[in-house]
Amino acid sequence: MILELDCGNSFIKWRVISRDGSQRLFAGVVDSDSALFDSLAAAPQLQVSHCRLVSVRSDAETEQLVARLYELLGVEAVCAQSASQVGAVCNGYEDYRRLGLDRWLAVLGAYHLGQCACLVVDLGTAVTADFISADGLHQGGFICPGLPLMRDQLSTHTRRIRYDRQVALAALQELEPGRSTAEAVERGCVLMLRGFVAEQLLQAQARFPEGFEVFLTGGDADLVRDVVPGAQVVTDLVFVGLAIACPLS
Ligand SMILES: Nc1ncnc2c1ncn2[C@@H]1O[C@H](COP(=O)(O)OP(=O)(O)OP(=O)(O)O)[C@@H](O)[C@H]1O
Ligand SMILES: CC(C)(CO)[C@@H](O)C(=O)NCCC(=O)O
Ligand SMILES: [K+]
Repeated sequence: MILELDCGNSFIKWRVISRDGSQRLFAGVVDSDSALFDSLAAAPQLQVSHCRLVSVRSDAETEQLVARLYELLGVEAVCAQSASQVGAVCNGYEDYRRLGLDRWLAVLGAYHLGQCACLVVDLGTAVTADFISADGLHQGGFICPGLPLMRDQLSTHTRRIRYDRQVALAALQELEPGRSTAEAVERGCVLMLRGFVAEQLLQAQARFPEGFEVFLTGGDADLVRDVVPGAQVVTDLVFVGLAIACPLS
């Protein structure tokens, strides 16, 4: 079994797949290393022979996680590394090492699946958009705050924006102008995301007049999917790229 981890800024997405990659055996989303170890301990008949991970956390945090995985599973996790090129895909950053590894893997995954020009939008703690041309050249992208950051900033920097988490979830049933603080903020922030995605779509149409695929991923992808009717929502896009960047030796 192969254990795969995508260590984002707020959550760790993990899954266990069969050695040949054909079956997904276990999967989860956790908010801490200790919750990850609890989940792994609770997985019945887990026999991990290989582990690969991508992390956008600090090197120290990532090294600590790798050390604990070795203690628990006896397996040395392989960490995805920055690269200026993988296969036909070229990193478009001035300094390729500065491009977030989750973005790079999502780019590799999207081009692998699409084999054509692509727009990739990842909606997590941060939201990122990346453009890849039909011949695999990553053309750069955009970063903006995601939903969790937008709502936190509003409540941190105002006195009277306060509402309950449960009310927030209910507020997103529709996107009419809000008649309560929760509705106004939650819907306002979702409209920011949707506007961002619509703008990326316009940019992609201008950049790739011959056509392109749109890939949406990240925890909040569902909130924007109908902005791009033809988009593919690929929850595991980063893992698709991870397998390409870290093939088993
Ligand atoms: N099962 C879930 N667990 C946690 N968050 C979820 C889940 N489903 C949807 N979400 C939403 O996903 C968002 C977090 O997205 P995601 O997990 O892709 O990113 P992240 O790991 O926090 O950050 P990063 O951008 O660094 O990857 C939150 O806004 C949350 O509302
Ligand atoms: C933008 C995030 C936080 C998205 O997870 C991550 O990709 C990251 O830390 N990137 C480094 C900065 C950059 O990509 O330019
Ligand atoms: K991510």
